[in-house]
Amino acid sequence: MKEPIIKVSNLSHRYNIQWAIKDINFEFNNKGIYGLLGANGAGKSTLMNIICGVLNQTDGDVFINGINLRENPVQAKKHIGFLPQQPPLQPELTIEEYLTYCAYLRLMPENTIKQAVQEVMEKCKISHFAQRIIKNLSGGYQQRVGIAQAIIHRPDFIVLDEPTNGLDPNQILEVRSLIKEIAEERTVLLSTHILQEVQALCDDIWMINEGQIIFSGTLDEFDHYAMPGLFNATLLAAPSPEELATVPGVLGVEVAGNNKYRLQFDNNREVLETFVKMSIANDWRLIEIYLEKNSLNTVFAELSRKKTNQLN
Ligand SMILES: Nc1ncnc2c1ncn2[C@@H]1O[C@H](COP(=O)(O)OP(=O)(O)OP(=O)(O)O)[C@@H](O)[C@H]1O
Repeated sequence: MKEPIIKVSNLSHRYNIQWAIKDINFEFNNKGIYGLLGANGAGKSTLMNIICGVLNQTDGDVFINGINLRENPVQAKKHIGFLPQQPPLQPELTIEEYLTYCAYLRLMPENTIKQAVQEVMEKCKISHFAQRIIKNLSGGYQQRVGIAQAIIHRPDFIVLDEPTNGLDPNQILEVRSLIKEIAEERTVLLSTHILQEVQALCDDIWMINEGQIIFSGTLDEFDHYAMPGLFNATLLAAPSPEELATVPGVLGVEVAGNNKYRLQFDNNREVLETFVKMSIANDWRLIEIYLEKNSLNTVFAELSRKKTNQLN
């Protein structure tokens, strides 16, 4: 039977007396992007550092393609690429020099290095800057170099810790599209505290709060599990709120003033279509409708509450 690409079992870590993560279990078997979502201080970096063999856990095990990371770190690390929160760049080197240096650090056979460096620069679209000194690159390009060093040795599992942190909106879009490309052939674990980032990139989500996983599932399951959805509608000839509440799937109606209504629904987006059809049929004069995104803090509060209820 094929081993999972990564398996984490009963993983816990303590700094001094404080537990940063507690009894974490999961495994990934497929290619694609897995999102680890958590607020600042939730334990993401601790978990990622352990998974990549940068930090030794207090308890539990990490297996990469069936290899125990603690017992066999050199073998296991051949399968892992890591971009930490602070990319480990050498600012005085050119891109080509730096990636060559990384390939040596990764113990790649010498006769394969030149080609691997060229290939990874092409993949990350930095070949035209091969001779540029890294410190003179923009933040977005530096992050591409960070991703290039993570995949130079062709690992099948990549860990990216907050890869779009500190980038401007255009750079964020470019780096996200590069991450999507590299995940076509590999398994990527991406940590972020930005809900929209997992929504834009990830197929599956793990949410971590105070060192514990409080949700795991697909993006769709997350949308349904997290909490009721909200949408806003502006109706110039609205019926009574009681009548709006009878639209199938609508759970509650709040009158927001200025012909605006805030409606709670069961997270099935067909409600929006039904609502638009009914407003046309009944001439409610709908001029605006949009989904309201839950803030990460609201989602965390709700998920933590659900988790506590399950435990009690
Ligand atoms: N070296 C350390 N010594 C002591 N405590 C630490 C250390 N590193 C992290 N912590 C604590 O462990 C907890 C988890 O931190 P961690 O950095 O893993 O969270 P995070 O989710 O990555 O947050 P951020 O996004 O802010 O980096 C926090 O309470 C943090 O203060």
